[in-house]
Amino acid sequence: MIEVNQLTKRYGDKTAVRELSFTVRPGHVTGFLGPNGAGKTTTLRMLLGLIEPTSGTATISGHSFRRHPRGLHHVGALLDAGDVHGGRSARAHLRALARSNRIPARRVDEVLAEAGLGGAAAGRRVGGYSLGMKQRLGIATALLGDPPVLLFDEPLNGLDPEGVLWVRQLFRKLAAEGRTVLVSSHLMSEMENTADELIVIGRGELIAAESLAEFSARGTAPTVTVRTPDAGALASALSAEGAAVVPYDKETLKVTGIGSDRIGEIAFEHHVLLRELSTQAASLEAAFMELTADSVEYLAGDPR
Ligand SMILES: Nc1ncnc2c1ncn2[C@@H]1O[C@H](COP(=O)(O)OP(=O)(O)OP(=O)(O)O)[C@@H](O)[C@H]1O
Repeated sequence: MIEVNQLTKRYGDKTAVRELSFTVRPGHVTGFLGPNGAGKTTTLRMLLGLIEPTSGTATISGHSFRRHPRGLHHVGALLDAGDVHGGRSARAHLRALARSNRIPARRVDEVLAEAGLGGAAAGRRVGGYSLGMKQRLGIATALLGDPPVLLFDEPLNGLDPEGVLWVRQLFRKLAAEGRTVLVSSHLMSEMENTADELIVIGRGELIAAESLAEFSARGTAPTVTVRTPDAGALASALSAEGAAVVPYDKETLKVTGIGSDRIGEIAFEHHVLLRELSTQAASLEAAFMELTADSVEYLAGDPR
């Protein structure tokens, strides 16, 4: 269990995290989402005791990391995959960590295999690794102490599609084992098939803490595309039923607030011929962008 309570971090007059409170429960993959600069990394670093909060608390399994350091058995984390000595092999890197954390050496080969870095790859210098391989090594490092709590900062960065699939399955397995798994990302599309719980922040503040299902429900309503040679007549009939109708081109309407079945009935009642009637599901990415629009630090084309 991770508990963040009224957590604040200020750098001079810049507030990176402001009175942030949320709970991350075991048995779930929780996505920690927010646009660039939202304060995700700062929060994770405070959870790990790497930086001191200005005020508030961040605890893992009931205690602050700094006061009760239990190393890799307590919490595993991937913060910056590039932050590894490039001259060492993955195996040597993990062996050194295992030794200093009193972890048996056989665990090194277990996590290397789990991360897809077994065989020859384990003996190669990390400096020659691709970003995706470094991410795999970072994940292997987080798993080394078999911890009940795992934190991953942007773990999908640099992974190929096969790697993304592997990470998703691994996170689900870790959660099914009853662990607490917190995964940060600035992309909803990455979390859509990865997380089942979400914490969304923007400009250091909490925007939403809910399940993915709840988040989907609050999303943009589905849109129905209707194509007909009588677009004007159908638009009036649909508007009279309370639908929101936006003309797309001469023959096409985009309709929200009313389902495709009812649109078909109304068209039938008004003797309007339909050439297309299709529903586009609400996009989570659109809902996320809508929700965080006010907290994006730098918008494309924004002269700020
Ligand atoms: N050491 C620091 N000194 C000053 N400002 C900082 C420092 N660290 C972070 N910040 C600022 O705090 C804010 C939050 O940064 P943080 O890296 O936590 O965001 P993030 O959500 O992880 O974003 P990203 O996805 O871009 O990494 C940003 O505006 C950042 O510039």
